[in-house]
Amino acid sequence: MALYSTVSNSPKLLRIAIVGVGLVGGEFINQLLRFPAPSPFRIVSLTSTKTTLFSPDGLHITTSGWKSDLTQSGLKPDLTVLTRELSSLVKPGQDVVLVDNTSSNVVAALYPRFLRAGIHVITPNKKAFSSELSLYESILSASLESGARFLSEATVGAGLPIVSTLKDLVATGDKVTKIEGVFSGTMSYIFNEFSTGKEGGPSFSSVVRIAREKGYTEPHPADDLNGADVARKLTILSRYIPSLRSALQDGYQSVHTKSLVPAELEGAETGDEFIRRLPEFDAQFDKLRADASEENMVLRFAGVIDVKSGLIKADLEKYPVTHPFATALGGSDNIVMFHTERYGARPLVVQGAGAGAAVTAMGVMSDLLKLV
Ligand SMILES: NC(=O)C1=CN([C@@H]2O[C@H](COP(=O)(O)OP(=O)(O)OC[C@H]3O[C@@H](n4cnc5c(N)ncnc54)[C@H](OP(=O)(O)O)[C@@H]3O)[C@@H](O)[C@H]2O)C=CC1
Ligand SMILES: N[C@@H](CC=O)C(=O)O
Ligand code: NA
Repeated sequence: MALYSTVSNSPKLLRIAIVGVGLVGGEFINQLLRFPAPSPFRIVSLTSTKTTLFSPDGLHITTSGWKSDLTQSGLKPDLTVLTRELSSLVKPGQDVVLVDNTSSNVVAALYPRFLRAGIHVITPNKKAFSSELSLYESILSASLESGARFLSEATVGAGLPIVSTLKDLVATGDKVTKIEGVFSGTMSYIFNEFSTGKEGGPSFSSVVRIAREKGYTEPHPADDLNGADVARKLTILSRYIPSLRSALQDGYQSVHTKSLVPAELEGAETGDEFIRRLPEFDAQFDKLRADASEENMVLRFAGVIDVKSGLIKADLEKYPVTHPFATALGGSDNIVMFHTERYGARPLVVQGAGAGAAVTAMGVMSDLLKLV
């Protein structure tokens, strides 16, 4: 309540254009529409791949009606037109924010243009900061040039304060020596359910299907199972560490990454096809599980950034059944351990749900609140 009243007293008005209205975007819109009055937020635009809505003074939408309003709109999406329209709304005391809830490279490539026009960008989309260094650098310089902010807490660990924690450690002069953890909600859920250290258990394909149904996976679940999602998160984090900032010129593709996608499924075009065919490969995952449990170990997909050696890797590892990755994690939990000079032998640890619409939208919302 105290937080809301602080916000309510703010005279600042924020106009918000939302691109991407799927699982995360839809939940974000609903959280925004439920924000207590008087709200400083005006949703001026909604955009999907098919249609768009725009009104400079704010759309008159409701939680139960926005979806059909958008579907029935006769306006086709055009991000160039949107940039122009939004630029004209940037005025002193009246900020404009583009919230990108897609996983699109095309939208991510437009961030420098939005930022240069003075439009803040908030996103859970990992593409921009985990791709080639040139895009990352042009986002930073566009933001510096105009003063518009780029905020992306939800790109790592959804709503968990992982990006902000790392930024604070670095900005206050601590030296990060290593970051390690379980960075994927999907991989966490899959292996928490699949590999418990006991013999047998559910099939690999069935737990992957459930992870998708729970909204943890990327739009295409292969982007989780091939390790790319974790590699992207490690790239994003490493770019906040001064000595590693320029290490990954080509982005996440330079991270040593173990893929769990069977070679035969690499060409699966849709998530549905991927899920349908995955049971054909259950036996090979059963064998990995059996080998681990024979040694009293569990399987966990972990990531590490070793600052000193420069090693950045995402891999399927075996851990003793007594290890925190085996005992402390449940559901889609992420756990991230920051080893730093100040924290010494006992790392700073952040843990909790790292995927799912509600917690991801909350991460986006928390970035929005940083602007008011
Ligand atoms: N799910 C989770 O737990 C987490 C997700 N994220 C990130 O959140 C983002 C959204 O994920 P999620 O909601 O699950 O994805 P969805 O597939 O459910 O939604 C994506 C939305 O983006 C729209 N879209 C895609 N490309 C474009 C484009 N070029 N122009 C306009 N709209 C576009 C789609 O339009 P249409 O409706 O027409 O298909 C859809 O509305 C992703 O970047 C993901 O990595 C981050 C942390 C956690
Ligand atoms: N697919 C991702 C979603 C959050 O980034 C995950 O499983 O962690
Ligand atoms: Na986060």
